[in-house]
Amino acid sequence: MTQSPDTPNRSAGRESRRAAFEWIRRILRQGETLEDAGAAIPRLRDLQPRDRAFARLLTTTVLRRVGQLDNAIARCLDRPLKGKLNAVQDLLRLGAAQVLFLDVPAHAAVGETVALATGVRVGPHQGLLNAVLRRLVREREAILADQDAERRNTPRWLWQAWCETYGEETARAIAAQHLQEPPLDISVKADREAWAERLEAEILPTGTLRLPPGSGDVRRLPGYGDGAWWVQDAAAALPARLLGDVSGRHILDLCAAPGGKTAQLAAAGATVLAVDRSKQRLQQLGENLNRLSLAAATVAADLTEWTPPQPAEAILLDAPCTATGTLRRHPDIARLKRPEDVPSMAAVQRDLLAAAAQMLAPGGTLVYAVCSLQPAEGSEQVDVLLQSRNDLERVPVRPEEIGGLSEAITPAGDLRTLPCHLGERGGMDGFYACRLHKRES
Ligand SMILES: C[S@@+](CC[C@H](N)C(=O)[O-])C[C@H]1O[C@@H](n2cnc3c(N)ncnc32)[C@H](O)[C@@H]1O
Repeated sequence: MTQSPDTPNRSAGRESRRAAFEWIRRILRQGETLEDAGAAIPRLRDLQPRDRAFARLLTTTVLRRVGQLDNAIARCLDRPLKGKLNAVQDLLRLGAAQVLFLDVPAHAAVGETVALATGVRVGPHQGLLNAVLRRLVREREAILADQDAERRNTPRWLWQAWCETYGEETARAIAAQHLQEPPLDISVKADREAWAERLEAEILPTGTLRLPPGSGDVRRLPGYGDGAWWVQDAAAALPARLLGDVSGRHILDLCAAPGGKTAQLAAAGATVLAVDRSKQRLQQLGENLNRLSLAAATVAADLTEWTPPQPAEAILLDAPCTATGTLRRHPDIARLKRPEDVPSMAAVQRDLLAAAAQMLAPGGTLVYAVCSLQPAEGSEQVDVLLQSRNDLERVPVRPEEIGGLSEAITPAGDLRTLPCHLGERGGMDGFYACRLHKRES
């Protein structure tokens, strides 16, 4: 299963690989996120869009496949590389990703990776790089046939947690989606069919417009500059829908930035008060809404210390989380998150959910959402809340509210999308959402 990059010419290709090498190291060795690390690499900005896309594909392929890459490299070494040779290991990962998973000619994958060694001060190891990569070219088919790709590329703690929660077959289907570049998903303000035709997009049963992976720079697509649509994963578009018809209603959008769901609510005719503690992210929300010619009032505040002007009739709380449901789009997360992040996020979510429940008016609806696959951040939060308050009750999600996606509704009636849902059409992010109603008295 190789991917065909739009391969740049030789000198641009070398610059793309150099940028990818730096990108990989910032993420895997310094713990930076894919987006932050990318923004901090000046040579990446200087590349042409096609070459930048190649650098990104190299980087995300290493992140998606690092378990298989390390195993394949280890098979070609007599003994493991010493810790201080981690730059050699990362160069090998970069070269092996091209040999094993990208449709790059073998001579370019090997030659260009070896050539990079001098520039990154591991010149004396060129012989080793050359020997390992050439052996990978020769033994590619046999090595790949002998690897359990889904399991090898999934951190052990996540694999175990998903097997426990969803069963091994589903854990494997989830992990399989993480190996693919994801499609581009779009939410439109209006005229869905017309935009689908113009963008040559498929319309998913949930209403999202879907373009194939590698659709290029979104800012160059028709309608972006005119603010006709915004990028939003199909699953991310579902929680706000659980508030029903919001036209003319006042909605409290908690943890709102950068505003994907605020845009959805405003486009559906709601009057939105968007609250987030990050001023910088709220500024981004403002810019996003401006482009879309949509409006929302904003408040920069920590929810645990803030009270709304009056109790709210409808609340969406899209809480911060480990984001383990978004590994298709953010493969760095698999490499950066640790098991201990789950309980620490769960503690934050518990306080935010308790605060949101307090803001709700009698008769009102609260939707709690996270893009995590871990139950401790999803259904277990709701269980804790319902144990401590008897004025709240679940209102089960109905399949017709989410485009007939009945496999994404739990026995308790919550929304639980998995990356393998709509798998044959490119999958979707893993979102959890629960709808709660506050009794009148
Ligand atoms: C998952 S993101 C929200 C995404 C957003 N709803 C959207 O659809 O684009 C979580 C947000 O929660 C905010 N946040 C985290 N802790 C918070 C707190 N104590 N009070 C308010 N906002 C908080 C973060 O700044 C972040 O923007």
